[in-house]
Order: sequence, then structure tokens, then C-alpha cells
Amino acid sequence: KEKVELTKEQQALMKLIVDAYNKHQIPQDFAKKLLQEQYSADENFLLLTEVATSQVQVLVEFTKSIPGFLSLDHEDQIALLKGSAVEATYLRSAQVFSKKMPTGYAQLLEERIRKSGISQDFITPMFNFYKSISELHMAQEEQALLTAVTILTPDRPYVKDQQAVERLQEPMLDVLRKLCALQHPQEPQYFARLLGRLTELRTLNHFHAEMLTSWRTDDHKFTPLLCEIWDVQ
Ligand SMILES: Cc1cccc(C)c1Nc1c(-c2c(F)cccc2F)nc2cccc(C)n12
Repeated sequence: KEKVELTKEQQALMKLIVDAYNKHQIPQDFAKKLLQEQYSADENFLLLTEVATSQVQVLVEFTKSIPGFLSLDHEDQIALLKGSAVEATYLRSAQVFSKKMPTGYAQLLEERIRKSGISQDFITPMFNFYKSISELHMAQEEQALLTAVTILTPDRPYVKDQQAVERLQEPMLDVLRKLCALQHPQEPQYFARLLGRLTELRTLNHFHAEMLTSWRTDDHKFTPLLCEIWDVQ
């Protein structure tokens, strides 16, 4: 049985990614604000728009910290960011739910989301995904690496030099695979289950696009950053 261990450079890469992932955390005061008073659906939506905007800002900063990302063709950098924004923000907000929160905290957050005027058709798949992520009990290293792997998906629309993206994604996948073997020795399929979540994530792109359209018809306002990253109005 081969002894699995991370090489020195793999340990350095992992530390870099984890530090970048933790450095840009969502300001916790949003969540506190969400819990404070009773909000109307419109106030809830406004708050979630702020949270979404902050998540996209955090995503851009994290992406820029991925080794080699800023050396990619600039148009490919944009294509990767726009192509992965939904998946990365869903992953990020899934961690918020699965994090060890004081009991009842996540339920209250869930209630606010359910009371922001979003149709049940979108809420169900969203919370199914959050549940499937929290059941994995991912370590923070796995969360950070899985997010980096998601961002560095070579076959996003409009990516010109896919090989250059593969060259960045492969070492991340190697570290993630070894990490899963080290952290879950009794679960040889754990790495495969993690990658299976990425397939589930892709289905959420469709729901998110529909949510945006339904919000637009309800004449909801977005921030310039959200309009830019998700091509609305
Ligand atoms: C921040 C948040 C967290 C959980 C649930 C919801 C509905 C939100 N809100 C939004 C999301 C979004 C996201 F950022 C991560 C996950 C799923 C998402 F629906 N995207 C957008 C885009 C424009 C406006 C909003 C309100 N919004």
C-alpha cells in the first residue's frame, strides 16, 4: 500500500490556497444583521444582495491569489471568473451553513432566505445542495482546494487556452486527492464523492440564471458587480 504524503511544494501550495480562502471571509456582521430583526421580503432580498455582492468580491480576491492565475491570458481570467462565479459562491455559502454554528443559527438564516420572495423551485435545489455539502464534513483545506479546482475548470465558455488552465488545475487536484486520502483513510471513495458535488454544482448554474431573471421581472435592483459578473441588464 503506497504511503500517501504531500511533498514540500504541495504543502506550500495548500497553505497558500487555505490562507487565501480564509483571508477573504464574508464579514460575519451580515449574518448577524440577517438574524436581528424581523425583515420584510424586500429587506431580506436587499440584505441577500449585499451578501451576494460581498461573496463575489471575496471570490475575485481569492481567485487572484491562486498561483499562476494572473499569468493567464486576461480574457481567459474573466471567462474563468464569470464561468465559476455561481458555483464558487454556492460553495462558499454552503460552508456558511455547514460551519459549526451555534444551534438554530443556520435555521434562522434559512428562514430569512425562504422569506426573501424566492420561488420554492429554486429554494429546494439550493438547500439540497447545502445539505449534501454539510454531510461531507469537509475540512477547510478541502473546501479551499475544491473552490480553487472549481474556478480552474478548463472547459468554461469562451476559454481560449484550455491547456494553460489544465496545467493550473492538475496540481490542485493532486493535492486534493492526497488530502482526501490522508484525512479520510477509511473512506477511499471520499475524493470521488467530492468531485461528484462539482457535477451537482453545475446544475445550480441553471437555477441561478432563472432566479436572476425572476428577480429582474419583480423589478429587483442588483449591484454593478453582480450585473457585471452575471450579465444582468
Ligand atoms: C447570497 C445568497 C445566499 C443564499 C441564498 C441566496 C438567494 C442568496 N442571494 C443571492 C445569490 C446567491 C449566492 F450569492 C450564493 C448562493 C445562492 C444564491 F442564490 N446570488 C444572488 C444574485 C443577486 C441577488 C441575490 C440576492 N443573490
